[in-house]
Amino acid sequence: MLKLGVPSKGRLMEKTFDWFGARGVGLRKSGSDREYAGAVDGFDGIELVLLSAGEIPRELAAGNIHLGVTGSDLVREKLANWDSRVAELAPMGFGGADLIIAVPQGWVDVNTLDDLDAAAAAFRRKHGFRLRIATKYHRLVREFLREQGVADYQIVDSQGATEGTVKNETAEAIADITSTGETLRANGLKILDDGLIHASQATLFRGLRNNWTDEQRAKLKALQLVLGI
Ligand SMILES: Nc1ncnc2c1ncn2[C@@H]1O[C@H](COP(=O)(O)OP(=O)(O)OP(=O)(O)O)[C@@H](O)[C@H]1O
Ligand SMILES: O=P(O)(O)OC[C@H]1O[C@H](OP(=O)(O)OP(=O)(O)O)[C@H](O)[C@@H]1O
Repeated sequence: MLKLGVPSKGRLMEKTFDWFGARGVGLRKSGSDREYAGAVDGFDGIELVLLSAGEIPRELAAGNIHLGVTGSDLVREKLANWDSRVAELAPMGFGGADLIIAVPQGWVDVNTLDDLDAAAAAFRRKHGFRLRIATKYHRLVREFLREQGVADYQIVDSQGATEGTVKNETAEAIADITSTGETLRANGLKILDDGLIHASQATLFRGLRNNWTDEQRAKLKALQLVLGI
């Protein structure tokens, strides 16, 4: 059996079912609405596993599932050296969202990462501590800011309602996912001109752990043929 991990709820789950269904592979929840059991119609040898989108990267890397659908942002955030542990088989064209850095609209002189760097140095001199960036994307934000030469900041963890941290004065800037931009606007924040960290979308991945049988490798080839990827 090839184990396929799919997000267990919401839009990502439904659109994943639609994407496979449009290619002749039927995925569905098999139990009651609240039960996380799945079934596959129209293709033998695949087992559907319903999981939290955030856990799918780790399960792929561990070899507990062979294939998985999740956001490209989550794979990069959850796995160090992600591309040595999983491989992208197909971008799926939904679940699009941008991971960005945003600052208060009132910071009229701060529009770029260079401006942020200067503001961060000034902030530290004035307040005696580093400018705080609230995010749940610790790895991606650290890597991005290191590459861009911004150093004088600290990350504060925020697992939800991240845009509210600035008004609540627990952070000066944020890094989060945005799609329509409504939440940023409603919280008086603006995206830095060069503040796009990653443009994410739902993606089908395979794990690269070397624990596959010949039969499983052949099964993946057959599936790729059916899906046209
Ligand atoms: N508007 C949006 N807001 C949040 N995430 C979005 C949005 N649009 C697309 N996504 C993507 O959806 C994925 C997150 O999905 P979800 O919140 O179900 O994951 P999760 O954190 O594992 O959830 P849970 O732990 O509650 O099961 C990410 O890849 C993210 O980029
Ligand atoms: O650009 P927009 O269309 O306004 O969407 C972006 C918002 O949606 C997400 O939050 P979600 O409601 O999924 O909950 P979360 O805060 O737990 O991530 C994300 O974290 C942003 O807050």
